[in-house]
Amino acid sequence: MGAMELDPFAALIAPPKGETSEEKAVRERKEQEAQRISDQIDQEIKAERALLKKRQGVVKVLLLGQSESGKSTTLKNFRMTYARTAWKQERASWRAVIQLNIIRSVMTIIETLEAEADPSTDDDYDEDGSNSMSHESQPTIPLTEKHQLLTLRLGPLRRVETDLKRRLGAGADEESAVGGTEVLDGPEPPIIRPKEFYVRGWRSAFVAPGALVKAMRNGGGWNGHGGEKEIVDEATEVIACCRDDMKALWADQVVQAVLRRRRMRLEDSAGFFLNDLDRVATRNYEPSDDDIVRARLRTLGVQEYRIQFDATSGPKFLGVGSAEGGNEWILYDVGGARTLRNAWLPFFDSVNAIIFPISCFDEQLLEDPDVNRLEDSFLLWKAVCSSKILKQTTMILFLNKCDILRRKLRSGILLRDYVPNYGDRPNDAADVLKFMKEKFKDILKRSSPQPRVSYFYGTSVTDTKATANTLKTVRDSILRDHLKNADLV
Ligand SMILES: Nc1nc2c(ncn2[C@@H]2O[C@H](COP(=O)(O)OP(=O)(O)OP(=O)(O)O)[C@@H](O)[C@H]2O)c(=O)[nH]1
Ligand SMILES: [Mg+2]
Repeated sequence: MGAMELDPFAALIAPPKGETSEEKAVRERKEQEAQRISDQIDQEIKAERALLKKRQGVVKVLLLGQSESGKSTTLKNFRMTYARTAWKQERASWRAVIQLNIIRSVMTIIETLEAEADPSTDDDYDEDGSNSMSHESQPTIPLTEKHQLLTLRLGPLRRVETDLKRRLGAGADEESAVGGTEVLDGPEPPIIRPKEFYVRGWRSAFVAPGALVKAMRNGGGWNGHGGEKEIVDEATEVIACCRDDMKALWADQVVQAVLRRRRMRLEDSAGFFLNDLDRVATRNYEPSDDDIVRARLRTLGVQEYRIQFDATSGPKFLGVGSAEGGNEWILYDVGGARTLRNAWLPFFDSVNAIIFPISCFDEQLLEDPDVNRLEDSFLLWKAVCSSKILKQTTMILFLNKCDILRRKLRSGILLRDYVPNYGDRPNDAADVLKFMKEKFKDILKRSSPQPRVSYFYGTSVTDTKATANTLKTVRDSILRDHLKNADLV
C-alpha cells in the first residue's frame, strides 16, 4: 500500500495523474500565488495581534465637563509637563489667541460703556423708549469726553480682531466667528459678554493651511511669508500702539465703577490679560507657559492628543516601560457647551479614566442663562456616572477654580444663596469644598451601576506648579488602575 492511500490529506493535495508539463507549470504558479496570499494573511494577523496588544496597553482618558470648567486648561498642563517638544513648537502660535483675548476684554468694556451712555442699546430696552428692567431707576454713571476719546482711539482694535479671527479660523470649522454682543438678563443692569470666538481646538487652527504656525516654521520667527507676516505684525503693532490707551481705560475709576455696578469681574473671566499689558502688549512679546495656560480658546468638537511617557518619567511601581505598561496615552478634550455634548458619546468606549472639572457655583451657563452652572454640573456628573458603558471607568473630579472660589467667598458671596441645603455651615473655602466633594461623591455612589474607583481633588489648574503635582498623582492612579484591570500588577 502506497503512502498516498494511507494519508487522505496527501491524496487530496497530490498532483493530478497524467498531468502535462504545461498543466504542471500552471498548477505550480497557482500554488505559489496561493502561498503568497497565505503568507500575507499570516503577516496581517500577526500585525493585528501586535496592534491589539499595543492598544490594550494604551491608556484612554476623557476630559468631560461643562464649558469653561477647565478641561482644555487641564490638558494644557498635561502637555506642558509630558509633551514638552510639541508644547514648545506651539508656543508662538498662542500669541494670536492671547491678543484676541485682550481685544475681547477691551471690547467688552467699550460695549459696556456704550450701553451705559445710551441704555437704549441694551437689548431689554423697550421700543417706546422706556426700560422695563428694574435698574431703570438707577442713575447711570456719567461718562466724559475722555471715555469717548479712548473709545475712538481703540477703534482700530476691531479691525485687528476681525483679521486675527479670520486667520485663526481659516481651515477650521468655526462658529460665531463674528463678534457681537450677548446681553445676559437679570434683575440688575445687564452683564455684557461678547460672543466667544472658537475653532475646532487650537491645534487644528494652528496647523491649518496658511495658519500662523506655518509662518513661524517656514520663516523661523515672525519673519515668515507674505500674508501671515503682514497680519500678525499689524495686529502686534496696533496692539502695542494701543497699549497706553488700553491701560488708561482699564485703570479709569469711572470704568471700574461701571463694571462694579454691573457685577462684571473681568479679572475672573476667561482669558484676562489686562493687568499684564506692559509685558503682553509689546512688539516682541512671546507667550510664557503661564500665559498659554491662561489663554482662552473655546473647544469645538473632540480633540485627540497623544502623550508618550518615557520609562524614566514613569511611576516607580511600573519599572521599565513597555506598551503594556501604559506608557502611551490618548487624551480626548471635548467642547463642553450643551449643544456639543452629543459628540461625546462615540468616545465612551473602553475609556480608562474621566477627568471631570467643575467650577463656579454662582454663575449661569452662557448657552442657557436660566441654568446655574453648579446645578448643570450635578446633572452632567450624574449622567456620566450612571452610563453603563463607563461603569468600569475611573472617575476623577476636579473641584476647579479654587482660587476664584476663595476670592468669591471672601468677598461675601454666600454658597447657601445658590445651594439652599448648605444651610448655616461656615462660608469658607475648606467647608465649601468638603461639602461639594461629599455631594459629588454621593451622586457617584448612588448612580454608578457598580462600585468604581474615584478620586476628588480641589484644583486651580491655572497654577501650573500645583497642578503638576496633582497630575502626577492622577497619572499614577490611572496607571495603577489600568494595570490592575489588565492583571499586570
Ligand atoms: N482663575 C482660574 N482660571 C481658570 C482655572 N481653570 C481654567 N481657568 C480659565 O478658565 C478659562 C476656561 O477654561 P478652559 O480650559 O478653556 O475651559 P473648557 O472646559 O475647555 O471649556 P470649553 O472648551 O468651552 O468646553 C480659561 O481662560 C482658563 O485659563 C482656574 O483654576 N483658575
Ligand atoms: Mg476647551
